[in-house]
Amino acid sequence: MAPPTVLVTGGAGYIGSHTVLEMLNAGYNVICVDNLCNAYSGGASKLPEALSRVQEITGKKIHFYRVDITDREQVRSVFQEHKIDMVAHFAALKAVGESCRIPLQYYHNNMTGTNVLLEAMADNNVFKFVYSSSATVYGEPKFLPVTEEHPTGNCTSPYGKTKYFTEEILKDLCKSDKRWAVVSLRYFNPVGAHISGRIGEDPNGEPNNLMPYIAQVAVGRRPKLSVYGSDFPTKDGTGVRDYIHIVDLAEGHVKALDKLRNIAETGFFAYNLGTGVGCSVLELVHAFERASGQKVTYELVDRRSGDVATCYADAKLAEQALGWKATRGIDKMCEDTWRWQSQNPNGYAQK
Ligand SMILES: NC(=O)c1ccc[n+]([C@@H]2O[C@H](COP(=O)([O-])OP(=O)(O)OC[C@H]3O[C@@H](n4cnc5c(N)ncnc54)[C@H](O)[C@@H]3O)[C@@H](O)[C@H]2O)c1
Ligand SMILES: CC(=O)N[C@H]1[C@@H](OP(=O)(O)OP(=O)(O)OC[C@H]2O[C@@H](n3ccc(=O)[nH]c3=O)[C@H](O)[C@@H]2O)O[C@H](CO)[C@H](O)[C@@H]1O
Repeated sequence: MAPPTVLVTGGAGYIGSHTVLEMLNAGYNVICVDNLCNAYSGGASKLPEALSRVQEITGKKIHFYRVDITDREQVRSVFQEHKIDMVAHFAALKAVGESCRIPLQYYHNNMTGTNVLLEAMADNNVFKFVYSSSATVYGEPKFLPVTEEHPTGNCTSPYGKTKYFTEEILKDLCKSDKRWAVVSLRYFNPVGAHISGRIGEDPNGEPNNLMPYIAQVAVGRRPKLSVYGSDFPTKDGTGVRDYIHIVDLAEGHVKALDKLRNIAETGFFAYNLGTGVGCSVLELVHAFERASGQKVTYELVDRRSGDVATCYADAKLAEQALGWKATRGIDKMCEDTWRWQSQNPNGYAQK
């Protein structure tokens, strides 16, 4: 039987590129679309730089189209060109602070983009869908660890709401038509890089998230890290999160695709992708110093608005239903981030 073909949206991004690599290694054919609004184009090569490196690592071919998923005609033309079996949907705008400043762009890109994609799927009889959701759908945790039964929807930012609203749309869609099989993966805090050091996280401008900030301080691109809050009710007063290695996360997607491919069951399924282990900001800083041999200068400052003290996953359901479990710990996350950051101090742009 021919291997299934998966359309990957946002495949040139951080999580998309790592997942494409694992999908190729698992034998899937991959068609990527991305509008490159948050990915490095790679100049002369027709492929975005991250995907060109994925091809180099795997020795396998990726079909790439520069497509904006809000553009109905562009999306339809990809379905006309290829016989698609499943879709993994990563494309989204994802900066929490920016989404509060330009909410309409976030709603258009993330919600309209998803609707256009789902309509094109239905028109082409494709009903298997893996969605990039987030722990942000849970809002402030009412209990820990956070299970999939935790209420969703109490999101504080337009970005978070696009993830929650999209899950609601997907649930309605599955109720309306029993052919749909949807897996929504709720990521906790993805960090790290592929072991090759060739692909990794390359944020535009000043990083919003902790791990890329630490890495840029360690490599000398930024003078110091601001630690947001040291008076939380946690082990050392700093925020506690569930960091998950990007390759574990990518493997979780392959397991989700395997499930959709092999099981006739349809409907909406949500799974947490996390480790179940909470790590504080200062623990991560010290682990990074050990892994890199570099000093990470930091300053304790006020809390960042909207931040919760502690959030970590109960990831048992993904283990039971998908046969997936995160295996890489904090030291490995730091070691792999450092290899990527030190070998590519300016990310994909070789300045
Ligand atoms: N990184 C995280 O910490 C995190 C956590 C939870 C959920 N997520 C979700 O995972 C997904 C991937 O995140 P990421 O960290 O890889 O982000 P990313 O920005 O690196 O990747 C997203 C990709 O989508 C592309 N894109 C955006 N809008 C598009 C559009 N309209 N048409 C085509 N391409 C478009 C961007 O150019 C980019 O390459 C997103 O849906 C994000 O919301 C990320
Ligand atoms: C409110 C918010 O933005 N939430 C997003 C952020 O979650 P998080 O806020 O969980 O991730 P993060 O990496 O921005 O922060 C992790 C921890 O580090 C702390 N910290 C972060 C940066 C920094 O420069 N200094 C510092 O101390 C922060 O207070 C928190 O305790 O990222 C996630 C992806 O990984 C999701 O996209 C969340 O929606």
